[in-house]
Amino acid sequence: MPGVHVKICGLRTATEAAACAELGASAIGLNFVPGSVRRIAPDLAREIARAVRATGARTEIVGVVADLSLAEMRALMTEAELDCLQLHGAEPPSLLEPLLPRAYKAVRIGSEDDVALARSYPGAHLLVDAKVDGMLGGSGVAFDWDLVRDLANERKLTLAGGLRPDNVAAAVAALQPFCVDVASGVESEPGVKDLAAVRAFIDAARS
Ligand SMILES: O=C(O)c1ccccc1NCC(=O)[C@H](O)[C@H](O)COP(=O)(O)O
Repeated sequence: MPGVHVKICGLRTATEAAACAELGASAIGLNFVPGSVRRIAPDLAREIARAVRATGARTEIVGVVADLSLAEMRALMTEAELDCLQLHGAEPPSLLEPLLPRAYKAVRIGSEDDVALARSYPGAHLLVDAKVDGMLGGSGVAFDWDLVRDLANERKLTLAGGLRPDNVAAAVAALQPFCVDVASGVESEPGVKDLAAVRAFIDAARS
């Protein structure tokens, strides 16, 4: 796959997810976080995962979770046939360790202290997102990318938070991250992906 990896997050139908895979998404995110408009049940996630794999695309199926136990995370991976997990809650580094390399931590960044927190997590891969009060993710808000400039050289970094078709090229140019991630920035309404916007996002990220 040429250029930066692209993760499209918060898919809720097999049709949309398969289309994202065919458009060249490196990964899709399936959301299991209570309260999220993008949350789906494990049986629907499994149906989506199978539809994506049936396209023949090498698109990774990522489960987005928050504050589950190790046993719950392992059971979810099996039940929903996920490739890996994105931990979006207040999980300590010790909870991530036994899941490596099939999991990575998402850290919400608002200050240098948050960058230090991100560095405390094991594994090659990290996701950095905006820190917005009362929201674990999917905020549509960008943060100060300068805060993670060094981190982008230290880890396989997925940059998230407020990315859209019209700013993702600037983000890639600024940080050269391993991956860029989007949820709300390619939606026609909360939880519904706009496939033209998905295409524009992927094209802009790799332009
Ligand atoms: O998207 C959500 O609704 C969400 C809710 C709770 C935890 C995580 C969530 N999303 C995780 C993602 O990977 C999103 O793509 C990421 O937060 C960026 O979202 P956006 O700023 O809307 O592009």
